[in-house]
Formats: sequence, C-alpha cells, structure tokens
Amino acid sequence: MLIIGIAGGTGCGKTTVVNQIIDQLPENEVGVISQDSYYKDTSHLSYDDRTKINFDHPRAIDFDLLVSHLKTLREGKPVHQPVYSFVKHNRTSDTILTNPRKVMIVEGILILTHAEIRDMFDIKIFVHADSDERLIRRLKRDINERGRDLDEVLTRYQTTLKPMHQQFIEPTKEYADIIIPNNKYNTVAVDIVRTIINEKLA
Ligand SMILES: Nc1ncnc2c1ncn2[C@@H]1O[C@H](COP(=O)(O)OP(=O)(O)O)[C@@H](O)[C@H]1O
Ligand SMILES: O=c1ccn([C@@H]2O[C@H](COP(=O)(O)O)[C@@H](O)[C@H]2O)c(=O)[nH]1
Repeated sequence: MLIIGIAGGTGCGKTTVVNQIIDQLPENEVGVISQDSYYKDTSHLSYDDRTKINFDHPRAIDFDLLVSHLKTLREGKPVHQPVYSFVKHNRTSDTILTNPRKVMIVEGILILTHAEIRDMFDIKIFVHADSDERLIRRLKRDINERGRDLDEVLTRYQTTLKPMHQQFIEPTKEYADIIIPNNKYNTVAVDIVRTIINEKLA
C-alpha cells in the first residue's frame, strides 16, 4: 500500500486537489481518508459550547483513532470512517465503510503535525496558497456550504485560524517532499502526483 499525506492550511485546496487526482484513476484502486472525519466526538457538549472549540489545534483531533484506522487499512482490513457535520460541529451517527486500497490518500490541515502518522506516509505533500487567498475561499465556502456568516468566519480567522496556522500548520511544510503552489489551479502538479500513483498501480 502507498500512503500519501496531503496537508496545507484551510482553504488551500486540499480537497479539490485530492478530487482532481482521483478523478481520472480507477475507483477501486485509490481510497481517501479525511482528517475532518476524525474530529473528536463532542456530543457531551451543547451546540453553543461546541462553537467555542478551537478546531485548528491538534488536540481537537482524535489522532489515536486515525492512527488505528491507518494501521488497520495497512493490514488489508476495512474501517468505518466517521462522518463529520460542519453544521452541527460534531460527528454524526453515520460511518463510511472504507476499504483498503493500493493507494490511500490522507488529507487534512494537521496530519503532518503528528510524528507517528507522518512516518506512515510514503509521500508527504503540502498544498500552499497565500493566506488572503485562503481566507477568501474559506469565507465563500463556509457561508455557502457550512452554514456560517461573515462575522463568524472573520472572528474565527482572527482568534484561531491564523494563530494556529502559524503555530502548527505552516511549520509542517518542512516535512513535505512536494509543495504544490495552489494560488491558481495547478494541473501540472496534479498530473505529476497522478503519474506517481499510476506507477504504483501498474
Ligand atoms: N486553485 C484554486 N483556485 C480557486 N479556488 C479554489 C482553488 N482550489 C480550491 N478552490 C476553492 O476554494 C474552496 C476551498 O477549497 P478546498 O479544496 O475545500 O480547500 P481545503 O480542503 O484545503 O480546505 C472551495 O470552494 C474550492 O472550490
Ligand atoms: O466543526 C468544525 C470543525 C472544523 N472546522 C474548520 O474546518 C477546517 C478544516 O477543514 P478544511 O476543509 O481543511 O478547511 C479548520 O480550519 C476548522 O476551523 C469548522 O469550521 N467547524
């Protein structure tokens, strides 16, 4: 199994890059794990308390479960990947049966902060977009798709997104084997990663 980790700050385009990579690959050969699925279960908190969580700090992630799922997949066994609701700020009661594939892509803002997970990756990729570009994309996406308003996104950006990015996410760029500049759509970089995957699948 080839495991590829794709990190980068919120709005840099990780999900988009992953979708572009897998779009032209055989469905049953490549699997995707999203770090967002592994936000800790916070059902014991009220909605109001959940909105106050710092979702950009590594402690918000259930890394133990993510490590255990990656190990299970590497052993050739399926896992039940949790499903997360950004609207409710919580895990749902659903899971997605995720089967082991020849190539597994793991994507998320904080995946390169965790040494054990980092060591499981055969290839580490960091997607870069400038912070103003990321903020604009995040604003549009969170208002259109995640039930937020302008004030919520800007306040969260100032209080947690920006400081957590500087403290935890940006420093992990140094672990990357490949850095993808993504201020604009980068089809060349996507093609290169797909070529590497195709070699593994051949
Ligand atoms: N290169 C790009 N140029 C312009 N918009 C982009 C680009 N990549 C992604 N987007 C848009 O920005 C938003 C955030 O992208 P997404 O892939 O969800 O980022 P991430 O997963 O890193 O948070 C989405 O609405 C997406 O369509
Ligand atoms: O309930 C939640 C959980 C997380 N977030 C934000 O999501 C991003 C990470 O997802 P990307 O797709 O990489 O943007 C992170 O910055 C959290 O702040 C949230 O808004 N609500």
